[in-house]
Amino acid sequence: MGEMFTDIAMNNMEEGVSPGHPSEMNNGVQLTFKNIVYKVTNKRYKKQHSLTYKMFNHKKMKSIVPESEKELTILHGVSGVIERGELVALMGPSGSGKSTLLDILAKRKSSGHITGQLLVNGKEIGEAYKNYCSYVTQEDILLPTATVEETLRFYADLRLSDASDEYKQERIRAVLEDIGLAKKASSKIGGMLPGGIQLRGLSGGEKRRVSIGCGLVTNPSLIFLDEPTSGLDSVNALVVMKTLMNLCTKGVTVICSIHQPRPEIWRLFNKVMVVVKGRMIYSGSDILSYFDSLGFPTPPHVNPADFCLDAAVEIGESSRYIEICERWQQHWETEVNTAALPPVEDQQPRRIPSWAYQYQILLKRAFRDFLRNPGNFVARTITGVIVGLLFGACFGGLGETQVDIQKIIGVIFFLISGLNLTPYAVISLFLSGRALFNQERAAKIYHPIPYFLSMLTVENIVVVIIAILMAGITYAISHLRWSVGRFFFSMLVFYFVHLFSDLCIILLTNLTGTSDHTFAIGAGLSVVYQLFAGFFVPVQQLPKSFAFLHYLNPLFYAFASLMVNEFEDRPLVCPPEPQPCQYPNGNDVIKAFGLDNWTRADAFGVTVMWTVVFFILSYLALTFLHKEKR
Ligand SMILES: Nc1ncnc2c1ncn2[C@@H]1O[C@H](COP(=O)(O)OP(=O)(O)OP(=O)(O)O)[C@@H](O)[C@H]1O
Repeated sequence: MGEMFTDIAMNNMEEGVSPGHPSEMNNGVQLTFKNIVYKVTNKRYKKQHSLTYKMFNHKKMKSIVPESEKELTILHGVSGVIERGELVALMGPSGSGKSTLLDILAKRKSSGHITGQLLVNGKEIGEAYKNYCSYVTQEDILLPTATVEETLRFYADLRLSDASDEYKQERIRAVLEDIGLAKKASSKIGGMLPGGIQLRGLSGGEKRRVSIGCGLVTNPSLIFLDEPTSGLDSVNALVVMKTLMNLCTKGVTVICSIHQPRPEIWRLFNKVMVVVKGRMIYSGSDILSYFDSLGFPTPPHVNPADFCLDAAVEIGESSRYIEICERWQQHWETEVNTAALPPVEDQQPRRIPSWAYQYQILLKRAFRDFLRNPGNFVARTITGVIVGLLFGACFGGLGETQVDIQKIIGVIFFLISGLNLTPYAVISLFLSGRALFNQERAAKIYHPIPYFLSMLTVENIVVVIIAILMAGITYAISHLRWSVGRFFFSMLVFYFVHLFSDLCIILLTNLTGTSDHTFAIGAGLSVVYQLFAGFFVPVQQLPKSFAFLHYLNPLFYAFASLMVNEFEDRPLVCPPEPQPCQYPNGNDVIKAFGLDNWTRADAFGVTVMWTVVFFILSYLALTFLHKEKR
């Protein structure tokens, strides 16, 4: 394996992959991990001791999960050392604990109980450890509308917030060369846009290299990659691995979990670590001889990686498993003596930029994305204008006669219903945004609050435009109550109706995580909201058993404030006598709908409160639900 390393490095240079800039070269570090134990709560045990279980399954309790299995041990004292500039493959059967170990080495595990030591050049360095490493996930969740350079710039702005603009530019240029994408710096990432449009962009292998590049912006010494070649064809997989190996030649240490690499990729690795059922059974550069010594000789004409994996599975299932693990442990403790490199200088953990700065960077990206994918906004705006015009055409030039009163109430109700339904168009937008957010949040590059606010700032602009266009056009053509103050008040209410409806859909999207469920629940909710808004059945006529429902209905308060705004103290025209006059004054209309206890300000105040409630709930759902699982 070792000799191949140099050959391929030379090949890379000949093929034009940049050897990098000496000024940017990383000194590299040695990583030692000792006796890593990872335990998690056994969910079955926890469930068994829950109150409901105790109540309903009391008799079965003892026989299921014993006290000794209160915790599950995922990693049982794993140790190893990775030298500066090594390309290391972390292998093992599925479920053996590779990803868990990788997460722990990258300090990304926030759940469970971890013990053991992580040493950089033989020294424990606490939180500053994160300055040295970066982690590349298996999926390439990138913003399709951004270019390669903008994607790297986003990471540079957030990760190197203290650095000068020139330094960031220089880093981006170096990274582009490292990942072999200097010529594609201005190409869009591409992929499926929310709503289903396919944007042409980079190939799968190039996207993987951009993901790697995002991790390289900080010039890390250690790079952890979770299955960097999964999902790639063999050519792209080799290009990605050569990119990584090229980094190793500069002293960067690369550790990746990998399943069954083809022989060309296998030969690139300097070291293989094999984990079986949470225990290390081998770590070194001559695994085939070691397995031979254990009684697993390599058959001829076989992919060595396939053979190693098969042998690892066999070892895991054999009665010699514990003996083999102990043999390796003893070998590690007694025979593996690596000299630590000179200790690294003390460093402060990287400074986290302020929320205001994060908001500014996120807002810039959100705006750019909005401008480059305007389809959703255009469709919603055109729909809003057409609906406004149609409303106007149906209810044009309303006056103050008894016949017009019903029409005015109809216009008010159907406008708030229309604005309540418009946000369904943004479900895919929120869902795709959240996938990106989850990925970036796991990398801890920003806090959820600036993200949520930047996302809502852009959405809010759309909300204002649609609400004003749709309601404004209808208001003017239908000729609702003609006074500047009342016009602006009603526009404000319509805006809030659209805003809380938007937030309600964001909440449902974040609660359910799927568009189907959001549609199903949202449609039901909208019907209930509209039914109990006070238009179809005035509040006082609702059956007592569920009359309270209108209090939980934000549309009711919007409807109430608009009705009071429209009719309070408004003289109405009665038909000539002896015909009866149902509503001689607007106050009679308000009373007939059971809204005489409300002032427009009070009802509007509750509408705003509902908006705040939806705002808080949707933020909490975004932050605490459907996180990235690891
Ligand atoms: N928080 C947790 N709670 C319960 N079990 C867990 C937890 N984390 C990991 N495990 C279990 O630990 C084992 C190792 O998981 P891990 O994902 O590290 O395996 P892996 O080797 O990466 O598998 P694969 O190759 O399939 O990705 C699995 O059986 C997994 O279910």
